[in-house]
Amino acid sequence: MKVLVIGAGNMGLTYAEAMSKSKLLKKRNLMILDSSPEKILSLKKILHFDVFENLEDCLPKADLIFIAVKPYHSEELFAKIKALANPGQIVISIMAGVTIGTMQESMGIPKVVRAMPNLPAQIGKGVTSYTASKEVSRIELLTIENLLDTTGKSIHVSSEKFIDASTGISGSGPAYVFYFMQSMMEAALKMGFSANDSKVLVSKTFEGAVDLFNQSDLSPNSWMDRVASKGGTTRAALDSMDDNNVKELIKEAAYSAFNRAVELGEEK
Ligand SMILES: NC(=O)C1=CN([C@@H]2O[C@H](COP(=O)(O)OP(=O)(O)OC[C@H]3O[C@@H](n4cnc5c(N)ncnc54)[C@H](O)[C@@H]3O)[C@@H](O)[C@H]2O)C=CC1
Ligand SMILES: O=C(O)[C@@H]1CCC=N1
Repeated sequence: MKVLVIGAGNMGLTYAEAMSKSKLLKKRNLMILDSSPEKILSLKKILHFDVFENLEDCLPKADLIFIAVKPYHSEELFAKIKALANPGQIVISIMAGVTIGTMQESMGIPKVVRAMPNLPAQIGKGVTSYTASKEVSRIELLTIENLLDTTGKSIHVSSEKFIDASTGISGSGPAYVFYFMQSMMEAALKMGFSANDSKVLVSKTFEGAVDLFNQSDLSPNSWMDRVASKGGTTRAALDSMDDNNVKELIKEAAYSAFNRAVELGEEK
């Protein structure tokens, strides 16, 4: 099986690196294409990839076409792919919003998988939701799931609605966590800690809390109760967050990302 990754940015390069180590791909069966000359130059230094500058040199050879360009670059790319593609090829797209129907129509390829990964894929700790058009067989889907699993955990969802929804939760989610971290680091700095101490205090707090959560069946609410003593410091902080409606605002933010994903699909 030959895989072509189109777009060697944050996510495309992450997937290319991870998939190239999969047992499903024999040596030198990973092709990679980018439109940026600087990117091509740096890719050529990575010896285990076959790097391409032109679609016509690589697309016809691919069994699986992995698309990782920004949604606003997709339309132009699809038109070029359509001129070279054959209907037996399979497309996997990780682009936010861009729908399976749009991709089938714009590339003339019926077999399309839509996936939504997240940035921790870079360290093998990503979570990817995915769904496929009915033309993709169960065996093909199993192969694709294996490839997606090279960057962490994947979950199959029943419809594209859940791809847009997981964009609002897990796809964009790491940025919400970084937002929280940044806020706490700014508070620590304001309290007088050095930049390094602020970083250690905050990152260890996040790491420890997530590890605790993962090692039990307790809900976040139950864990909050274990930290907060009646009339104590944590309660003061949690009350302040409740008074300021922080929980509702976070939910609203997740919905904004979800709605934006839907909107991106409608813009096509
Ligand atoms: N960054 C993230 O955390 C996540 C991103 N995504 C999705 O992944 C996709 C890629 O995002 P990033 O990797 O962050 O973007 P990026 O900007 O880092 O990478 C995109 C790459 O595509 C290349 N490119 C643009 N047009 C091209 C074309 N016609 N042919 C070949 N290469 C082309 C660019 O030169 C660039 O290297 C987006 O559609 C985004 O919605 C999904 C989940 C998480
Ligand atoms: O912000 C974006 O549009 C992409 C999709 C999920 C994470 N980054």
